[in-house]
Amino acid sequence: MSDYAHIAQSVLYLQPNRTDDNEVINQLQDNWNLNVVQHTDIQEKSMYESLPHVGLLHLEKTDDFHLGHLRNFIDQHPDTQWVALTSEECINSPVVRCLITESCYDYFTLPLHADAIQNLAFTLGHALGMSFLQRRSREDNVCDDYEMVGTSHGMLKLFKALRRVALVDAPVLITGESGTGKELIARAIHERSFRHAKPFIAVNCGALPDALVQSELFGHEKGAFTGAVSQKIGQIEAANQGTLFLDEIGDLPLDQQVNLLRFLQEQNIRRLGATQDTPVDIRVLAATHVDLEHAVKDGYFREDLLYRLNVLQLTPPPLRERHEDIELLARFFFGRFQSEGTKTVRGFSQNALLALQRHNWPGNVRELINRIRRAIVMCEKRMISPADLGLPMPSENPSEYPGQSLKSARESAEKKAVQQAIAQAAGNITRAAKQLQVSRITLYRLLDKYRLN
Ligand SMILES: Nc1ncnc2c1ncn2[C@@H]1O[C@H](COP(=O)(O)OP(=O)(O)OP(=O)(O)O)[C@@H](O)[C@H]1O
Repeated sequence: MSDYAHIAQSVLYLQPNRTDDNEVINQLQDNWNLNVVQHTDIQEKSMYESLPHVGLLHLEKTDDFHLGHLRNFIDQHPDTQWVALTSEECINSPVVRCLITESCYDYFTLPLHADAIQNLAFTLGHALGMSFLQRRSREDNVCDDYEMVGTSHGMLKLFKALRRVALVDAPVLITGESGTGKELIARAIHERSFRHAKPFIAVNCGALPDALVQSELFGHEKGAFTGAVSQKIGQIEAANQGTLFLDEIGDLPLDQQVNLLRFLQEQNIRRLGATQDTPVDIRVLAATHVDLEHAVKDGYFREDLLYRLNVLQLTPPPLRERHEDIELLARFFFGRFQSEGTKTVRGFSQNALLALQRHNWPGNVRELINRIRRAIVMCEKRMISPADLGLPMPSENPSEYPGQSLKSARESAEKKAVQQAIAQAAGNITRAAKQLQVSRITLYRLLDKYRLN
């Protein structure tokens, strides 16, 4: 029996309002396990734990605010295939159209007659098959060496975009602060692309000695210059059929930017001293921590090269903007490096976890890794302390957020206030909103922003 046969034919049916006499429900119930819930029920935490392979999304009389919630919910469950039910009137809304075209497998226009419901049943079957294939291919593509950790909204968005850009062959510009994972992203794109069995060549443009940049990148023929005793293949040619990752692209000297542009336009290179071009077939990914548009304005970077490289863009957020990832990453790297310390080290003290949250992380994930490796070695007790991490003991006063930007400190305080109000109101949104003196809609937005729903 195939794996497919083991999958329960379950469908989550998301409706604006619960309707008992729904014709669709009656007819589908024979062959499908229907779990009917209201749009507002997606606020329930349990909804995020496991979802069936297929969802039916009823999009009538849904305002943009709830559509935004639905969109977030759907984006967070990329393995579920959705079929939308909508009306002629709703389809006039750009938000509905965007939700359907970007996040749904198919859609049906209401009202549905008996034949259409039959077609809907077939479509759900196809969506189930597609979801199954998608999960399988994701498992095939998982590569532990390039595992990226993160459950924050920013990282989930990034993972989704990464999966999309991996499937095409266009250049990607990865921008972001140092240590945020730009090279890891480039490797993950390559591993998930059709070029994954071919070379991945990473070149740090900032580390190439000026005099050798051209021969390093493009190679040279024997006798091309004094000391060129044999022919040498350059880094670009070495990436043929695979992926070339140009790290710190902003540091490439202007004269070499022209050569790079020519290679990008023509997919040809000419080794130093050669009389003929060599055709190559390479996907180019580039990364920078400097603002290239500024560099263009200041005359350090060619505008035409920027356009060539910046077809798709990915930007990993800095660690201080994704507090919920800090503990997750800390535990992940603790597991990875635990064997470097004594056997007695078991984990992090509460103060250490608090100190990790309070720190501003100018060096991002790289700094976190260094601090954890150091702590594992330095720790003399069972639990890692703030001092082992090289961080100050967190202050008793929760209103102090040393080292954080004002924006980040404000957000931490806002999140805490929302958490406290929700806890005091025992989850009652109306009461919590009243206590915070904001509208229910604002409170829903805050719950969404801090992923407290
Ligand atoms: N989300 C993540 N999950 C797991 N490891 C991560 C993550 N992000 C970064 N890392 C790790 O952090 C370290 C720094 O990442 P990386 O070298 O990719 O950053 P970078 O942005 O390219 O830095 P730089 O701009 O300084 O070159 C690497 O060891 C990488 O594996």
